[in-house]
Amino acid sequence: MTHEELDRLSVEIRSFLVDKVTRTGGHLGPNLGVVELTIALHRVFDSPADPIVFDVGHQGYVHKVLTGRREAFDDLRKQDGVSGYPCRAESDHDLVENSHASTALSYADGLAKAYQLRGERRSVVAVVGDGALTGGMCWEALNNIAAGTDRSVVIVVNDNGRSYSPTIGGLADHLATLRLRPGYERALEGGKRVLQGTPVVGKPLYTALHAAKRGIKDVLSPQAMFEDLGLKYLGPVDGHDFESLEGALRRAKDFGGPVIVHAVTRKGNGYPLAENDVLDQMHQTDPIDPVTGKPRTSKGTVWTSVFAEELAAIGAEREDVVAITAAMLRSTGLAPFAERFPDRVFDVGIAEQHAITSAAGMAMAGLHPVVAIYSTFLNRAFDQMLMDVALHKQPVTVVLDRAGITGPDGASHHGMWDLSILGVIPGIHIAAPRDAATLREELREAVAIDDGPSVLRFPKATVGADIASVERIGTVDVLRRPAAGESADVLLVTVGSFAELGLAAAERLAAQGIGVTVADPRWVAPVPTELAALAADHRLVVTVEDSGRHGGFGWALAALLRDHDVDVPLRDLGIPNEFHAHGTRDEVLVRLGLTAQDVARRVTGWASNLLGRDQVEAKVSDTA
Ligand SMILES: Cc1ncc(C[n+]2csc(CCOP(=O)(O)OP(=O)(O)O)c2C)c(N)n1
Ligand SMILES: CC(=O)[C@@H](O)[C@H](O)COP(=O)(O)O
Ligand SMILES: [Mg+2]
Repeated sequence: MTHEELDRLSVEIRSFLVDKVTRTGGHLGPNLGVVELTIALHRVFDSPADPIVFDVGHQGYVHKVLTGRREAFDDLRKQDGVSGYPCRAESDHDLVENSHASTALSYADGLAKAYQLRGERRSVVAVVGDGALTGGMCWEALNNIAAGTDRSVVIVVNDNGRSYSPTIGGLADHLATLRLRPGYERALEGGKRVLQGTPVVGKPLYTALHAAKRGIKDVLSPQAMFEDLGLKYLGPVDGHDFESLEGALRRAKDFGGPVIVHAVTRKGNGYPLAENDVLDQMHQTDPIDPVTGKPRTSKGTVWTSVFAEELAAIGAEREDVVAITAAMLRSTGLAPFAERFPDRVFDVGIAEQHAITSAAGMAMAGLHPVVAIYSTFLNRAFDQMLMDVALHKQPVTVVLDRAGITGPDGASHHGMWDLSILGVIPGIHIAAPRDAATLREELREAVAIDDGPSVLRFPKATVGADIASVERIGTVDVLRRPAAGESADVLLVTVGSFAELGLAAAERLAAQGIGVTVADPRWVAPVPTELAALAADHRLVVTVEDSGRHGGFGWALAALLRDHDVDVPLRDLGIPNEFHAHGTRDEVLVRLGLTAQDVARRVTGWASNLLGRDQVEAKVSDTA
């Protein structure tokens, strides 16, 4: 293709992305920034023989368009539609589905080692953003990749200077230095052309070339960091110019060893509403009007904003309270706190492990850090929670947004693991607020805990109306007692926002003559012992949680009942421990039977079996 044809193709893809993604929602900004880069990659390398691994994968839409999935974009991120991330089931061109950042270079190192061992001469390409590069795994991988001097690993740094907001830290500053001295490659090429035009040949030419290169490098492009690591560095190149891009990528491919191509791109490129979006250059957008940018649907109050407001209020009362984000300040609700207390908020980059352990350090020095993070991203900081915070009994509060089923971001984003993994930590306190009022209350209780880690979890959802309790027993709120004349048949224990679902199910059951008590533990770890006595007053206990069943709250309550010799059968409802494909949150919950109707149906089944046949051997948890 001529460069004119390539330019026309990139214009066509850009307008396609704007048209489709403003209808479906998705990562419009990141993908507008990699149109030329992705086209050039597919022109220079032979995917899938030369695998292209995208870090996070949210910038993989152009790759999908170029690999036969253009027609699928009307259903982008919709249930049974094309995923918003690479998806192995969709194409051989897709390898990595995990949307957790900073993994691409490790995959690349592994792929390259395997190809070398099998004698396969293939280039492995990893596209990693400047934000993802702030993640520790990248540096573990670079250390290994640099050792493989004869393995063709092409690391394309997609440097747009931003994660959501401008990327922070020394590395980001270094990349900016490189970015701000463009033209190193052009000057080098120019120097070569001049020298090659002279009668100088052989060793003198090589010596002159080397001197020119040294001089240009020292003046234009101090990229010692990468070269000191043993990595050839090419760049910075204009990530929107096909000639520069393809030239650098071809050199990288021919180099035959580990090489970094530093591509400077612009998030949202070519679409002013994204380019000029000061918050995050339309990193991710809900469905919007493509001309005005106005959202096509309106949202109610989300859990995040309740947290944001209450933390800022706490910050005004307690100057020891500080906030930490892993490159997601706004998404996790820390913006109001940051506006009021700019010196007490820390963005550590996409570095959740560092966030947790540095929080432990802050706590050791007398602060009370609040780490705001999505549930799914805390997975990678488990050891830091266990050994750096809990072992030392440090007062760190972790606020887990996006806990439970999240929806369109699919399997690697559902926050379904936190109760199972954190529940094993000695001394941990975990709260699951049921509404805005209890979020405020439990957040204050959490920052008052000074003998170990405290955790709060809430979903990616609008928050419902406050739900009053009829009685508080210890930390447990009883939300409903059986009505007059109803027997205390079932104790339904709901976790967090599922209180609303539990109350609706209880009314359905009452209509069938089954008496239900609904209780909200508020703090789900350690499991409140008051639940043992409450359970003993009923003939069946049912738990329902927006969390993985394996090792979830239901399992923990069953253990408590056993420890207290409460021999009442318990059934636990939650998210099956599988990887759940994308859809809206509600669609996925329906798929999983986590609705009031389904819960009522399940409880009716158990109740009629158990209550109708008292002598039936009670089973601890339904294996269904
Ligand atoms: C471990 C982890 N933490 C946080 C996120 C959320 N997240 C998704 S994309 C993104 C920013 C990525 O920035 P960069 O790598 O520069 O890519 P760009 O969006 O600029 O193309 C973040 C923080 C994530 N995917 N993984
Ligand atoms: C890739 C990325 O940015 C994810 O972290 C995800 O898109 C977050 O989406 P929400 O903030 O809408 O949950
Ligand atoms: Mg970036």
